[in-house]
Amino acid sequence: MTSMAEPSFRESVDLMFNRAVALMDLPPGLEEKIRVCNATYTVRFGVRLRGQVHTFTGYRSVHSEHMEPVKGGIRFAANVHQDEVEALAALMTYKCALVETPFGGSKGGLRIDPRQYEEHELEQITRRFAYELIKRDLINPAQNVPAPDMGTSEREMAWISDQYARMNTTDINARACVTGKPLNAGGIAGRVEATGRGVQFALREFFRHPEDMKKAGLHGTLEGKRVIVQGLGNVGYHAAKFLSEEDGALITAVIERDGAVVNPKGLPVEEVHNWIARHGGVSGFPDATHVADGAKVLEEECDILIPAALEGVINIENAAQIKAALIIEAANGPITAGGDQILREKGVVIIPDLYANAGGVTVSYFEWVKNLSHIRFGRLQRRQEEARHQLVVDELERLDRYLGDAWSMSPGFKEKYLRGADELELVRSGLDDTMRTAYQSMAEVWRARDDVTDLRTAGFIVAIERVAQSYRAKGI
Ligand SMILES: NC(=O)c1ccc[n+]([C@@H]2O[C@H](COP(=O)([O-])OP(=O)(O)OC[C@H]3O[C@@H](n4cnc5c(N)ncnc54)[C@H](O)[C@@H]3O)[C@@H](O)[C@H]2O)c1
Repeated sequence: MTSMAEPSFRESVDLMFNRAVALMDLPPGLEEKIRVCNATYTVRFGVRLRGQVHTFTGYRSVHSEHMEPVKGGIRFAANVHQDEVEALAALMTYKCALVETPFGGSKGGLRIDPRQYEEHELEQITRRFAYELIKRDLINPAQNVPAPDMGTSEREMAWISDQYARMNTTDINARACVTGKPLNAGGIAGRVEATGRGVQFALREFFRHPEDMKKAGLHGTLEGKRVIVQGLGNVGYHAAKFLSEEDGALITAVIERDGAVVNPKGLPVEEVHNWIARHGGVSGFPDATHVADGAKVLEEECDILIPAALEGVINIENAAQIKAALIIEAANGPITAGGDQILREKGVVIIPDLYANAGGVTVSYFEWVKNLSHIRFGRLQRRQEEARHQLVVDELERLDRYLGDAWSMSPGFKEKYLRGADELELVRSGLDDTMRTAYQSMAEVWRARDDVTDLRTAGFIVAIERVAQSYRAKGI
């Protein structure tokens, strides 16, 4: 997708990092320590399928262990490679720092096209990959906690969690070895949609600040804003659904693998999503114009562009033709460093990936804390009334100890917990608070400093400063 003249994804992330550190005052040694990826483990393993052994290649990369466990999704895609996994791991470090989840950065990938396999085959492959990573503590509740990413979902997380539990039968915290699990296997309400929900909360927060909107030439509210979404998968679908159903935005185009569907009056997101599930793509969807070359639709008129599929889709080849006023990077790395420069010069405002898609890791943090505390979230008051004995008090004290950080991230959280809110309400308000606070810390730098002209650089500055503080405190 990217031209030969462009840096790789990892080099792009490094260039963005360099832009930020050039405006900071870090000792050069520390700068280098933060930038580099600590380790990448490559594994090749065989699985007997359909009568013959198939060999698969997988990676787990640890970018920074300034805080442990390290955190980051596992991606299943046919073209996954080391450079990509390392770029994604680095982004996880900065993302966690920006939203103040106490994790280092990591990422995993398995080179596989999951659509080519039956469910039972995928289970075998996933369990075998997990076995390799668990053996080396690259999946472990205290050290390295994966989550879903492109091509994986709560189904794969349940297999990984079960695999870990089988290999660590005495680990009472086994369930905290992975997040994004189904609710009935130790998951938390609101995790599936968390990243898309976070994109919605990020946009709502942006639209609360007229001075920031002005920089993009936008005014008013989200109502009636024309939105183009690329990728109607987990992240893109939820973001598009919430923005259209709850904020009145118009989803004027959906770009998928097989082309795009366009309707200036707004597409019914739920129906497009169901159509893709039944037909494997958007082709044939009624009441819409079809465009065979989907990527071209990124260049259509709109107010907000949401790339939510792949990296590098906006690059030096097409950035000049982009007409959106605002781009929110729901995917990781959808804009190359070259594309970023062109867009900045054009005055397009970009809400960067390290902030925009942090909803997933934020709710993953709640899930991890829930698993470690061994306490059900929510509805305490009702049970308090029912139980009325010491156990409840003990539970609250225990939760206070475990949730100290989570509560401090979200001022409304403890108050809601105490009045008996359910788990979903707690998760949602915690996520909302987190997205608002992180936006403000990033936007303050953007507004206050003349030498910081974009939100990405501002976000990197905030994140790198926090990682640096952590290294300084550890005495490195
Ligand atoms: N799942 C999460 O919680 C999460 C969290 C943070 C960031 N992300 C990032 O969001 C992005 C999407 O992840 P996801 O979990 O939604 O993945 P997903 O696999 O659920 O969805 C990806 C979607 O993109 C579509 N797609 C693939 N190739 C395409 C192409 N060439 N053109 C248009 N559409 C294409 C797929 O058909 C699918 O609908 C990735 O960059 C991922 O790293 C995901």
